[in-house]
Amino acid sequence: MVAKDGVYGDRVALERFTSLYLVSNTPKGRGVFAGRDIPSGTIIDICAVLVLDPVENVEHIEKTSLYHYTYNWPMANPAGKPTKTQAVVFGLGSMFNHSTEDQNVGWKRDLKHELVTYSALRDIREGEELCISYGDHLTFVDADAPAQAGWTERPEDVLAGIELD
Ligand SMILES: C[S@@+](CC[C@H](N)C(=O)[O-])C[C@H]1O[C@@H](n2cnc3c(N)ncnc32)[C@H](O)[C@@H]1O
Repeated sequence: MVAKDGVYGDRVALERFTSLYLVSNTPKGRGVFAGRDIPSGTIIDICAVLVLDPVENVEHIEKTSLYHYTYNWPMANPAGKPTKTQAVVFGLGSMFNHSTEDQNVGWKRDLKHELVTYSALRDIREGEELCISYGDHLTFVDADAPAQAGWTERPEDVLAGIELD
């Protein structure tokens, strides 16, 4: 099969910054790091997602560790009303850790094509970890944060709590 204009014409060019590496033993688990300087605005990756059926998500995925890798995903219910489910992001999108104070990567959903595009929010120096924001409700102790007394986990707020806009 050949995808060209007019035939499979709804194409999205994929892009990935090439000089990246995965480090497996950071305080946040595995993480993605810059292999060279990345100018502000550079596309880091464009990742396809699997949008989960909302019922399947609640009955199965939320009970597994996979849930901690899913993103909130808006969708319409059968009546056409806006609702939410979760989506599994393939590729590097599932490997970015969270930073509260110093996110250097932003992300944007493409609902039509079921993609997430990640890009540099500022100039990133070689060796820096690439971090996004998961939003305000973390389900883990933030490795960057000073020790807090009385931290409690809210199982309903996982990575799924990422707030895009
Ligand atoms: C999407 S995964 C990111 C990749 C993950 N580090 C791994 O090794 O598979 C999300 C998980 O990474 C960990 N994580 C991400 N950001 C963190 C942070 N700021 N502090 C501590 N753990 C973090 C948490 O365990 C979280 O549930």
